[in-house]
Order: sequence, then structure tokens, then C-alpha cells
Amino acid sequence: MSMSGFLQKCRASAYCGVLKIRKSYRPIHTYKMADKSTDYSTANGFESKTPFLIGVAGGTASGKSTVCQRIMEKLGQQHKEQTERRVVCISQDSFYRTLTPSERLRAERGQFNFDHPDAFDDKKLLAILKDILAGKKVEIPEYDYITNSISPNRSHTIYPADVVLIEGILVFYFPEVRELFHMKLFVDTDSDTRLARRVPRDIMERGRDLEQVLNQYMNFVKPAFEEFCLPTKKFADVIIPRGADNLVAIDLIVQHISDYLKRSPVDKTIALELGLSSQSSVPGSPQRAGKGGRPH
Ligand SMILES: Nc1ncnc2c1ncn2[C@@H]1O[C@H](COP(=O)(O)OP(=O)(O)O)[C@@H](O)[C@H]1O
Ligand SMILES: O=c1ccn([C@@H]2O[C@H](COP(=O)(O)O)[C@@H](O)[C@H]2O)c(=O)[nH]1
Repeated sequence: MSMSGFLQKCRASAYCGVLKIRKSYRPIHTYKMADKSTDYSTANGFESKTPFLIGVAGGTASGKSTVCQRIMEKLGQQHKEQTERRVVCISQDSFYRTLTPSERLRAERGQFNFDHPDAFDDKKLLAILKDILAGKKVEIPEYDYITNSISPNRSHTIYPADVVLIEGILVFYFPEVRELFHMKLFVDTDSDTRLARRVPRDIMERGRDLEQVLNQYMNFVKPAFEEFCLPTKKFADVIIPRGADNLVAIDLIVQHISDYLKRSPVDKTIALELGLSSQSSVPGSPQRAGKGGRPH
């Protein structure tokens, strides 16, 4: 009997749970969440054997990162080792481009437009997303808002996961990037609330003073939001009014992701093989040993 025939037979057999033979099996994802639900398998032209990619856009300080954190928490992912996460989050801010010396001087004086599409290295973002969709492990640069540049020698590794969230003000702006998302969320928080949150955040976490924050907001952030970010709301599948305060919206999204994770074949296969119910997969699912690209 061929190896694949043997494996197929094992899969159908109750003894597989004992043999644990398929612990190093590379998962195959299909995105067909249920017979009647959306088939995402051809949504972005990539093979179905790729992560489910969710774009999270919205104005500055609308709560994009906080919404992503809540989703991760509710899915029981936040405190897992990076290598064991089934859901991971990446920020578009990691893809700000390197500034020229004169741009750097302007940035130091709060006179550089970080809210314009030209401030981003969209080609690099696109390439990384394609690698993620190809199931590769990737290195994501760490952005330093104090020096307005990518931190040298600091990056974090994103291991192949089932669901990848990408949050940023302009993630829906670049058509080639936008087309890769299987699901698009727009965090819609009113401008006054966003400014009220941005001022203390930029002063406490991003090393700015009040005058600089307000000047940057009036000269660049607000006009660029209206010109480049807000018009991308129309591309969203789900709009989340009030951001992380909107527990109903977050719960609906979490339920959708959770259903996807539960129905993904890897869960079913491994759960069956281990003699477990596939319902126990999220949160607190059995650890998937041997996922491609992850250390054991
Ligand atoms: N619902 C909320 N209530 C109170 N503060 C919030 C809320 N959501 C976000 N914040 C705070 O507002 C600031 C911006 O939120 P963040 O999630 O970083 O926004 P974004 O990622 O869109 O820039 C942070 O300091 C965060 O702690
Ligand atoms: O060096 C920088 C880089 C970015 N910004 C501002 O950050 C926001 C985007 O981040 P959010 O977390 O979505 O708010 C953008 O509005 C830029 O103005 C910066 O000030 N300095």
C-alpha cells in the first residue's frame, strides 16, 4: 500500500487517535465555513490553502488595535506563545517607508505627512501579505513613533496562522492590498472622540508635546483622513460604530472567526484523530503540533 493510501486509511480509522500519526500533517484550509455560508476559497485569487485575511481600517485612534486585541482575547489567543497562535495581528504602521534626511528633519518638527499614502511602503506590505497567504513565516518590522522610523534590529516573527488581522489607517487604500482581504472591517469612531484619544496617547506613548500633536492633526491627520481614509469605508464588509465599545459587533465577528476555526479541516481532522470533539477547538483547543513553519 502506498504511503498516501495508508494515511487515508488511518484517517478513517479509530486507531489514528492512538497512532497520532498525522500530528505533522500540514493543514488544508478551505474557507467554506458551512454549506450555506460564503465560500471564500477563491476570494483573492490565492489557493484555498491559505490563512483567512481580515483587514481592519479606520481613522487614527478609532480603536483599530483595541478592537483587534479584544478579538484576540475573546478567541483565547492573546496569551498564547507566538508559535501557537491561530489568530495573529499585524499593524500597517510597520510598513512606513524609510524617510530621506530632509523628510526626517520635517518629521522631527511635526511637518511630515504620515497620513498620506506615499508615507507607506505599500509594495513591501503587499509582498509580506502574499508571503503570509502562501503560508510562509514572515518577519514584521517594529516601528518606532519616537524616532519616526523602523527600529533597527527589531522585528517580530509571524508564524503561519489560520486567521491574520491587518490593521491600519490605509489598509483599504491600495487596491492590490485591498483585494487580498477575505473580510474587511472599518472601525467608525467619531472625530472628536478620536482626537480626544490621540492627544494623550501621542503625548504619553509617542513622545510628542501638545502643540505638535494639534498642529499635526490640523495640518495633516484630519485632511488626509477625509481625503484618503474615510472614502475607503465603502469597501468594508462590516462597519463597527464606536470601536471597541461595540461589544455586539465584536461578538458577531468573533463568532464568525470562531466558526471558521472550528470548521477548518485541520481542527476536525486532528480532533477526530485525537478522539476529541471539534467543538472544543476555540478557545482552549488542543494544541496543533507540527503546524507548517512552526517550531515543535
Ligand atoms: N473604547 C475605548 N474607550 C476608551 N479608550 C479607548 C477605547 N478604544 C481605544 N481607546 C484608547 O484610545 C487610544 C487609541 O486606540 P487604538 O486602539 O490604539 O486606536 P488605533 O489603533 O485606531 O489608532 C488608545 O490609547 C486606547 O487605549
Ligand atoms: O512616525 C509616525 C508615524 C505615524 N504617525 C501617526 O500615526 C497614525 C497611524 O497610527 P494609528 O495607530 O492608526 O493612529 C497616523 O495618523 C500618523 O499621523 C505619527 O504621528 N508618526
